[in-house]
Amino acid sequence: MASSIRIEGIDAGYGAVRVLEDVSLDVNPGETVVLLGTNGNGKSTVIKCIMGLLRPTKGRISVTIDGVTHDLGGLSTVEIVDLGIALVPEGRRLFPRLSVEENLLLGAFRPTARSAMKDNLAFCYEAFPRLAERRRQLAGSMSGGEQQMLALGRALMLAPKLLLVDEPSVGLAPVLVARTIDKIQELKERWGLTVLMAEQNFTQALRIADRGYVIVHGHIAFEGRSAAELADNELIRKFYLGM
Ligand SMILES: Nc1ncnc2c1ncn2[C@@H]1O[C@H](COP(=O)(O)OP(=O)(O)OP(=O)(O)O)[C@@H](O)[C@H]1O
Repeated sequence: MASSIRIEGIDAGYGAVRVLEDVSLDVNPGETVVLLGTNGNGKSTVIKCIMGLLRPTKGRISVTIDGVTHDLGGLSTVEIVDLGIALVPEGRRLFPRLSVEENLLLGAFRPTARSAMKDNLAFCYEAFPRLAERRRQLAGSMSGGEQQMLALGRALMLAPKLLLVDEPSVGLAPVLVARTIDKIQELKERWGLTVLMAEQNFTQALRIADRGYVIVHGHIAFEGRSAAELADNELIRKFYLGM
């Protein structure tokens, strides 16, 4: 059974600085939803709120996993991970001095994931043959594109139901951005995931999006019921797609 996320009217910020104001967003079962916005508009802050790394001061976040709804308010990040939610963080956050395989195994840090570690490792190597070839190489010595694949693989080691991906395009050459985005969609289909991806590369993100939201100064400025609706919006075409 597929899983979903519901964010209802959250405010959040850092100390006295309010970043998000009245943000509502849904990710329905099996969808790839993109949260689009340029730097500093609050994409990562939304992701941090879902993961319990930052507490909203108002509103509610809930997830439905395999038909059971959980309110995330008050849950720790580890409890949220245990529900079946994995994050591929911005900047990848790998352990550069550990090998590819060690990074993957560290992904399975929760007891539930540990029991399926062998199967999930085999899945990662099958999905990313390059990681299999380089399993003993130090993560920090891999190319940016390979590191992004490793970060994705590490998240999959948790066998998640919901995958959050924060700006996978950062620091990658355009051809690698396209490859990474395609890979996210391929993994989603093969693993039966629901995906929320924050991105500033509108063109690439809209290629795989079922739907999307544009965040501007911490507000949801546009919501598109399809990728085409977002791509057809005149303001989005002008300001973000350069058309
Ligand atoms: N730890 C923090 N303390 C104070 N302000 C922060 C902190 N993290 C982010 N901010 C501020 O919150 C705002 C939103 O940042 P956020 O990282 O959510 O944006 P973003 O859309 O994900 O962009 P980016 O691509 O730069 O990560 C920015 O003005 C940023 O300076």
